[in-house]
Amino acid sequence: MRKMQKSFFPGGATPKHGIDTSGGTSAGMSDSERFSLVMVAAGRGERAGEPHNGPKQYRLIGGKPVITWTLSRFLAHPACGGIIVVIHSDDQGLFAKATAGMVGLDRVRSVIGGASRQASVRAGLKALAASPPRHVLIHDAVRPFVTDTVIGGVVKALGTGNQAALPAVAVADTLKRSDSTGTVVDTVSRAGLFGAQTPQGFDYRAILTAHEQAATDADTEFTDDCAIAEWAGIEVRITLGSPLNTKLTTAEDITMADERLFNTLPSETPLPDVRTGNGYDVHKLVPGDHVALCGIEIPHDQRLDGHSDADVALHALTDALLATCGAGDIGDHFPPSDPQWRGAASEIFLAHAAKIVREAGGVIMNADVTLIAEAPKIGPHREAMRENLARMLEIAVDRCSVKATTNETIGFVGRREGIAAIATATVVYRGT
Ligand SMILES: Nc1ccn([C@@H]2O[C@H](COP(=O)(O)OP(=O)(O)OP(=O)(O)O)[C@@H](O)[C@H]2O)c(=O)n1
Ligand SMILES: C[C@](O)(CO)[C@H](O)COP(=O)(O)O
Repeated sequence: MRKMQKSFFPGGATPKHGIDTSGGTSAGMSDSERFSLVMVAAGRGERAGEPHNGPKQYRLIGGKPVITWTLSRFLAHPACGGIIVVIHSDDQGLFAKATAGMVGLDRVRSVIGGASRQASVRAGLKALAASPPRHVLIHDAVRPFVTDTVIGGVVKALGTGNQAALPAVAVADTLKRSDSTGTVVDTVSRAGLFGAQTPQGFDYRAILTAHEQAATDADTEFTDDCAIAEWAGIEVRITLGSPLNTKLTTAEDITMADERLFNTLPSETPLPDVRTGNGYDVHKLVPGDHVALCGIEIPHDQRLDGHSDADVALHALTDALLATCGAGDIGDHFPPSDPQWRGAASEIFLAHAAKIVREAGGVIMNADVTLIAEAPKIGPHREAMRENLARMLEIAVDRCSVKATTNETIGFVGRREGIAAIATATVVYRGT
């Protein structure tokens, strides 16, 4: 069937200043601004190709089906009442999956569409007939980026007495006409030309009647509902469309939509589960002959006193790792009161924490330790310490960092009464 291509302004008469550019807001919305919605989602998406990927309205963008994004926009709109989603009879499972768990589903009903967009819209409009709304908006499920301002502009135009409202964007590109070989034959004036968007808004009874008449009397297939209103002699008011409100028509549109949503990271988008834990420990210095730090025994005239071998670095790092999966702290797993840990090598604790992390699905990305000590000097042992951490954690050395600082002779560390350590662990968790 021939598709009708009609200017929205016969005679090219409507100037730029004839558009209602005020948009709309939900504040102070009156009853006349409330609307029901018909969302058409029964197409097969032939121009998007790749049939094995399924209809485009169920393709994932930003981690969710296109239709889920679109529906959310209207469910969240304060003036939106009942919603009819027109779906294909083959897509009932896809629709149920795409909408599972959405808030406000009690306001949503699905009906089966037809072979053309026009037939699908008609099915949606008829589904509202038992309880007819005053105003209806008709929207493509494949326009997921519709904004509140665009919806508000349409709603406002209806609320101020217009029978039909069309969000549209003035054509910005120079327009060419070509012959069948792809050779340009003409440059077409773009004056008064607009790209039509959805949601298009109508007086419900007027558009239902127009659709029913068009189905029986018109010899054309209309590509949008305002064209049917024009055909029926209903005046259409242009409101402010948005370049953001794109229709996903081709495979490239879907790819670009996915990138757009990924960049904005909506709350529902699955994000890499990166977790950071920190740990702190301090032990007293008492007379002795060496200290154990990061598992390295450094000759010294003092030793660290306390739990196990009192390796503050490994204790702090053990706590940091446990923190990334909420697994408590070192004392929960190795109570200081338990005699079996007296004098134990702290490597046991770190290895145990790393095992807990891995069993929870974690991949250790980085371990960073800062030692705070006046003496002994850490610098000469730093590389050995890093290698020790890498071995214990079974990760690359460049993912292990050891730093040291003095406490500038102040406080208990400055008076050489103890050594402190702080540690940070970064872990990425899979499948959570
Ligand atoms: N028989 C149809 C055809 C289209 N639509 C819906 O109308 C909107 C706009 O149509 P379009 O982008 O043309 O979608 P498709 O018809 O799916 O695409 P194509 O023309 O490439 O097959 C889409 O939400 C689509 O699902 C519909 O409900 N029923
Ligand atoms: C209704 C519409 O989105 C307005 O731009 C569009 O006409 C429908 O899509 P189609 O690609 O023209 O079928």
